[in-house]
Amino acid sequence: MKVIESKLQGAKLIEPSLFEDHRGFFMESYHAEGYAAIGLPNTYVQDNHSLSIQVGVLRGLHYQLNPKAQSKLVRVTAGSIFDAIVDIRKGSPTFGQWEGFELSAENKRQLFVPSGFAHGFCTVAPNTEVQYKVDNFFSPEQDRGILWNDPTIGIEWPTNAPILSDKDSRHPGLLNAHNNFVY
Ligand SMILES: Cc1cn([C@H]2C[C@H](O)[C@@H](COP(=O)(O)OP(=O)(O)O[C@H]3O[C@H](C)C(=O)[C@H](O)[C@H]3O)O2)c(=O)[nH]c1=O
Repeated sequence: MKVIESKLQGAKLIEPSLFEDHRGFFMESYHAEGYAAIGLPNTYVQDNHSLSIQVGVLRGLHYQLNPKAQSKLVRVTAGSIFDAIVDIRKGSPTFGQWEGFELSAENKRQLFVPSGFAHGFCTVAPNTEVQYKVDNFFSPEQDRGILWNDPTIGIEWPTNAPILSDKDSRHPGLLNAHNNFVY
């Protein structure tokens, strides 16, 4: 397993060990002890799985407020995404900064998103399936969002005209949501 640190403290990109042979491949997509050894939590309580049929589907930017803030371990099992995280930890030296990652069924890369980050992705292939573990249950009461194209963040998404849920088209900008953040 290879670990690549993000410029945003705490976020990590993981490349699991891949065992290929004439039949195909095998990999351990999660290992509680191995992931804990690189500083990732191993107290996940929920697995999520989404399918996005078209290219340009953008889900995000989402986060949950404390006490239901979620860390996420994200991977793609079909297709490909541009995944973006935004540091929204109050007082963080990189508050409001973002980083993007290509996660795909092909590269098998996994992204660890600590709590205190807003998270979203945009599909760059049709029929993309994203599967991710979270270490806190879904809580509609604490579910929040930041507008995907907030100019104060300036994420360089692969499209300027994404396919959004109604909810994702109406989130506030970072600075309007800012007083929510207590991580
Ligand atoms: C997140 C979630 C949603 N739901 C229900 C609520 C809605 O009726 C339906 C669709 O939810 P939503 O439109 O929020 O799904 P996404 O837009 O894929 O949301 C996710 O998108 C970005 C990428 C994230 O990082 C979050 O994990 C998550 O917010 O599933 C549940 O029942 N449990 C859940 O954990």
